[in-house]
Amino acid sequence: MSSLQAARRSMQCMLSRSNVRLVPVLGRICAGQGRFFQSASILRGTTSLIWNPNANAPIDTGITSSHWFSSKASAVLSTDIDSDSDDESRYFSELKDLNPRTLELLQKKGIDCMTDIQDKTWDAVVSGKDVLGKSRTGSGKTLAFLLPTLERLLQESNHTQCRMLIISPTRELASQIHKTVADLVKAQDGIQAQVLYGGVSKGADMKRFDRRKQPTIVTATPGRLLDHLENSWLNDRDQPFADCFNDSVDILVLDEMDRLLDLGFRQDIQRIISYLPEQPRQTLLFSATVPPSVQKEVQSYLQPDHLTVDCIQDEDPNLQTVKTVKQSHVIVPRDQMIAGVVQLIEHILVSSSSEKKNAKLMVFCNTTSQTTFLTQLFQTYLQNDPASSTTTRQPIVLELHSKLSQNSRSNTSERFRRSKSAILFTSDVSARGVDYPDVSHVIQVGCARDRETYIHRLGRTARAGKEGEGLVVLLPDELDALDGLLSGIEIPHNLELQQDLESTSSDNNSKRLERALDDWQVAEKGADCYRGMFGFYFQQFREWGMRKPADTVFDLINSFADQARLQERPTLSHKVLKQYGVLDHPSLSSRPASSYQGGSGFDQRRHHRSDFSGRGRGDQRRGNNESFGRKGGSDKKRNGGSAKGNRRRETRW
Ligand SMILES: Nc1ncnc2c1ncn2[C@@H]1O[C@H](COP(=O)(O)OP(=O)(O)OP(=O)(O)O)[C@@H](O)[C@H]1O
Repeated sequence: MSSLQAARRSMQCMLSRSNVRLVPVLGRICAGQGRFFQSASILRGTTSLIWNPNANAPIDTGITSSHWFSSKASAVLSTDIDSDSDDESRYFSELKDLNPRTLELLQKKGIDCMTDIQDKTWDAVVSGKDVLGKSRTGSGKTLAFLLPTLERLLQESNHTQCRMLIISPTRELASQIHKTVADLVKAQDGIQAQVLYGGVSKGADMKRFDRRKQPTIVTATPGRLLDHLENSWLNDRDQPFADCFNDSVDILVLDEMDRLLDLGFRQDIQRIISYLPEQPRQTLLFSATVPPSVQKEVQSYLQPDHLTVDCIQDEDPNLQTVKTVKQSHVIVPRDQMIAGVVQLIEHILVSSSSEKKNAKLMVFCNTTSQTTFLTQLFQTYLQNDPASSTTTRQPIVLELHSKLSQNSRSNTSERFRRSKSAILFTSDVSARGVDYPDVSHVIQVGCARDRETYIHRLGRTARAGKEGEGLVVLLPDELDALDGLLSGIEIPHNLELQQDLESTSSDNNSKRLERALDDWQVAEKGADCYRGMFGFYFQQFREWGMRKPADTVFDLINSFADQARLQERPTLSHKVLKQYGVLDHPSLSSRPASSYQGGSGFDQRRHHRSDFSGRGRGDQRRGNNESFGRKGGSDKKRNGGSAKGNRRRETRW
């Protein structure tokens, strides 16, 4: 297809959308420039289906050596490409290696033009080279590694053995990648795909593996795959499962590679690789973030002549996040931490409704118990809404974290995907990779545990060129962490919103909230949340360098207990108290939970900052949040003493 035809087709696509400003675009086409999708500034900020490849690319251009690798070998042998906003991304129809069936499928989905990362990695991947690809969240990395590898597989005839292994850190992401693979291979004869992740029957996994015929492409989470590699046998039980992999896999993809190569998963990945054939094997590593803690590690997985494609160029930290997302933070005083979150969510629902927009919210929490508590609370709060039975249509409220059954996780994920208007309270199982359409807001309750987590959570909105909003709700105690961990990323204080919230708090809402908090189920979850907060904040404050975290942590959780209207302060286990060296802390003897004094809303007069001795120590942070608080573990373990102690498996989130 000529580029003129392609331009015409894309123009038809654009014409069908009313919010695209057409005149300058048509001007460029008429002026003979063909690829009008280059008009980044014209499309930016619209919700066009047409991909705008350079929406976030910096103005300066050119091929420079990658700044995130310093190894001499890589400087000499590997090729580094930084994003070049003056280059024009190709249309898929221009690729001579792309088979017509795949092209047709892409066109049916309205995917015509390659994104920057897809274009820059295509030639290398299709020719079998190792690639390290870095591009912003929502910029199409999945197709960047799937489409060219599928072409490689199609060019060869061996499809009855496992040839390609894709590893993802979470079940939701593995399932999503698998669905895309399944969609792509449906149009091809002979290629089969299978997904392996925990929480489902291992026997069912095995049904698709047979000595004579195995799936060509397997997507898996590390835990379940390793379990099978080490323990499972093929159905006739005369051959270990590992045999399906150890002489046939010649393409390995690590999606969200920085997560897979950090201390939590690294050993599992190394063990999985020990079951794969010796090189030559093509290795593809993709992510939106590559923190310094894994930069060195990354090199050891790649051939010396690998290609590095960096579409972010993040010397400027502000360029790490997507431009079409509006980021800001609000501050809730300690004694308003519950009311503040509820009020913020309600405010978004009301404003979206008055603007006749759908509100599809993802609310990230730092512990699973906080996720459950807020879900239960918000559901009960909405039920108490006098308007709910009459006029307003309430959004569905959903909960997603690792302590739910797999069935429930999958159903929730699917319901949220399909909903136009919904609130998903979630832990970091949803932080990476998942591609829910049209998420309007990402709310982060508390400071994310590290910079990467912040970026990936935020990346659940404003995907594929769309717009979105990211809000961080912070306690005054967390403000220093914002300055340190997230330094350089512009997350301004949203004064307008803060004032709106303060002015709209009402007695009516306070009463409603009190009634919701008095519900016994909410109270039960509140007690769990109290315990979870203890471990989480203790660990976080220590890692952020707070000098005496105990007093602050007790003040915080006791204030939470009061606000949650808990009859008694929940007991904390002797073991946990001992672990943090606070068995004799005076707060433990002054027990009674004072009754909640009411109040809904924000009051900035009560803000105060805590005493931190250091900042921005995110790179040193290891270990888990709530599970650490509950199960114990030493600093030594968290900081690299024991691989077992360091393991932050997907199932712990
Ligand atoms: N060339 C394209 N044109 C239009 N849409 C595309 C294109 N490539 C991918 N998409 C769509 O963009 C969305 C985001 O893609 P994808 O999930 O692969 O992003 P990602 O870069 O992996 O994000 P993350 O870093 O969050 O994992 C998906 O809905 C996908 O279908």
